[in-house]
Amino acid sequence: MKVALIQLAYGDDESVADRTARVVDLVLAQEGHDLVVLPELWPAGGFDYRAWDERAEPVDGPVARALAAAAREARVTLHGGSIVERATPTDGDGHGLWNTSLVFSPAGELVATYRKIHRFGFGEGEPKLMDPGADLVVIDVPVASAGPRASVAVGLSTCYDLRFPELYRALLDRGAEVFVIPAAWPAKRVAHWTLLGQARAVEDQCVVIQCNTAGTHAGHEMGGRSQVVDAQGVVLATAGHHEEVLSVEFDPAETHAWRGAFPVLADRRLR
Ligand SMILES: NC(=O)CCC(=O)C(=O)O
Repeated sequence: MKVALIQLAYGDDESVADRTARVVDLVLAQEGHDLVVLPELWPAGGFDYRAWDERAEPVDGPVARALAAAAREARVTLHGGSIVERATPTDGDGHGLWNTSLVFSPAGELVATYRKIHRFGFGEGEPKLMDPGADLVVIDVPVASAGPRASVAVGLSTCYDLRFPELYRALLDRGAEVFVIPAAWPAKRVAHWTLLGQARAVEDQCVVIQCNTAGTHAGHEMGGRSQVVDAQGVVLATAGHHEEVLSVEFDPAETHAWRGAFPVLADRRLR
């Protein structure tokens, strides 16, 4: 499976339209990959709380349409990172905004959405302004290099979710072999990002794909250090601190071989 992680850098002075056009060009350049991943909240700004309401859009809004077209043209599955989704609340805290990931098929169809379950901010930011997601999402992503019918089961989560191991166990129990984690994770805690990604890979015997943000926006320096970790906890590739595209290939069959050779998950006693 060939994956590309677009570790986007942005500041405060780029319009959403300009940033979207730049992202589309970066996605188009990744043709030949099975899966392309963008960071959390790149259109609205991961920590740009004051802009979120104005930049919120529905899951078929202008950013989503641009990403759908890019996925179709590049013929890739595109995890478009997340947007601030505006919808009519039917549950939650009634804000009507969610931190929502969007996944598009190589045909440009929106095949999955995931609303971030654990909101970051300790009473500010996400918990103050957004509703929490409630649904676990695992999707099948086609792997062209492994034959026309081959696919892997990918569990979705977002940034701060990484601190909650029970979420990943639940995704594992729904069949996940790979976890994809877009983020806007700050530089000052980037060591946690690196360590927790490796921990999730080792404890759940899954491949972990972590795509972070770079640059500084709204006074927050982002950590970069996107990484891909295999099911044994081996770091296959790590990005630096600046904008960068990480291209990584791994064999999903190795995850199953490892689970068979070291069947620790079969010894679980608390469920
Ligand atoms: N956007 C986020 O979820 C940030 C999470 C974070 O900074 C942390 O967990 O530390």
